[in-house]
Amino acid sequence: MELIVMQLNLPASGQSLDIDAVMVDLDGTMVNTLGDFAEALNRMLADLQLPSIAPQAIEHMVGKGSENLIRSVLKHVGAEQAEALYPQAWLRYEHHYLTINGQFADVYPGVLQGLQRLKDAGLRLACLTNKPLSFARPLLAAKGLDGFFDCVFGGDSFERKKPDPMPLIETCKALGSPPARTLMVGDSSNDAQAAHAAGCPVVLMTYGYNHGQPIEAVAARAHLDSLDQLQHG
Ligand SMILES: O=C(O)COP(=O)(O)O
Ligand SMILES: [Mg+2]
Repeated sequence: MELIVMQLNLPASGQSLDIDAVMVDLDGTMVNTLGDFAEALNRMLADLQLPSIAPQAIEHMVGKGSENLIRSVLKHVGAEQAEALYPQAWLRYEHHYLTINGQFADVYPGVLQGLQRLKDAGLRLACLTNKPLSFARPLLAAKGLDGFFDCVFGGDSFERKKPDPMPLIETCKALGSPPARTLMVGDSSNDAQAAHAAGCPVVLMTYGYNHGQPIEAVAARAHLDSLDQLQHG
């Protein structure tokens, strides 16, 4: 397989990076899905006759997959016997999420331009999210983002999720690119931790969800306000 090497200029640091491929996170990096999460979770809570939850509270719980999100929400609203309720909660959540998927979500400014620029440079691109694959694929399609990716992997595609390095290592294999030459673009310490452990360089977006913590405190090659700040030189 021919590998295309791109020298990526990182804003602010003045550094550049040689890469062959890019893995891009979904929630909080490409799409602001907080509205979708809030809608699906509140419909689930209504079905279970539990109190509703505010979007601001949900933001801190996003990033470690849907199972973790539902468990955190049940705990937050004070559900009794949350573990026993979980299977039913998951089924209601899945139903509602797939019904509204993308309707309360927006692509962040600069994402389309940024992805196009990476694609035009000849880089292979993967979407790597902790979202279930059955949620991720229709969302990418609904937002016109599916055409950019050579492969798409979700939180249920591998045995373990980010922050474990396994999904990144497997995605690098699928892309045919060694980890050290495969850039991870994410929005949370989850992405950064996985990238560091996998041996991948990482850049972080400043506008996403970082478990309620300031993202600038998380070590990365760069912290970007827009995906189109990634330039090749
Ligand atoms: O569903 C989640 O937890 C969020 O997933 P992502 O940030 O890895 O795209
Ligand atoms: Mg994310």
